[in-house]
Amino acid sequence: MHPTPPELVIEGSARIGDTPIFGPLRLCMPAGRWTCLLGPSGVGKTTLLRLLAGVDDVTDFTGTITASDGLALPGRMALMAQGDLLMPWLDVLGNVTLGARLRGAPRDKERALAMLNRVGLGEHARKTPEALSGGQRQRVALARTLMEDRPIVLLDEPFSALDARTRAQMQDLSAEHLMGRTVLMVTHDPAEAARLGDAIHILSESGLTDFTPPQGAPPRPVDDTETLAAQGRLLALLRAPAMP
Ligand SMILES: Nc1ncnc2c1ncn2[C@@H]1O[C@H](COP(=O)(O)OP(=O)(O)OP(=O)(O)O)[C@@H](O)[C@H]1O
Repeated sequence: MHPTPPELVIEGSARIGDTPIFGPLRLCMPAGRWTCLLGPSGVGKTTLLRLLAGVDDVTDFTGTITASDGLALPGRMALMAQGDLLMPWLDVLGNVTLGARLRGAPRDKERALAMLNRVGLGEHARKTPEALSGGQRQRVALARTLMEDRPIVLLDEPFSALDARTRAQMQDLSAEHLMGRTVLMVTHDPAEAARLGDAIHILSESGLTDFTPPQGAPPRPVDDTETLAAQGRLLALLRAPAMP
């Protein structure tokens, strides 16, 4: 039984040296829900994700990151970074079980192989990452993240390298596996946000804008009328000129 995932709130501003990156802002990620963050390139989405994950040692962050249960965050999060960060000397199976290996825990080979089958890479378990395509590598990274089985999951453009069909399949798989977890996903794809978001926000130079997601539980059907309309409205917002 998993402990109930907490609500997460990040509140504050970030700069690198003299350059402001984002904020002041307040982003709330509801407990057990999927939050999507969109916005133009370079606006600070990855920085925000990395700050939450506690892996950013470049950015000066002034503010607070809090979990509603008051417990510390380290050890409760999985981060799928923008690059796949696969270890070139490990095979696919070794990469998917890397978390267990780093923790000195026994690796669950059977579960890892089942996960690889779910991401369509069962045949590739013994290959090294260099023998895979970009989309296959991204699915290995996804499998590794899902294997971690954490209550809080941070995803940075997790499906960006996938073809449309595989992307929809991996969205469905991730929604199934991460149901009830507190998820923050950075994406450039309005369709993806409209399908998966319980909450949707746009980060721009002028701050955070909330966007009302379509009704219905994610993952919403790709051809759902309301979801398609939300996708269109999101794209229009993303194309609007930045506020001065
Ligand atoms: N190590 C670094 N040193 C200096 N500046 C950095 C560093 N990493 C990121 N930046 C700057 O911080 C800003 C925010 O970067 P970040 O990667 O968070 O943007 P993003 O919104 O995720 O962009 P994208 O959508 O292109 O991934 C950018 O202007 C970037 O140039």
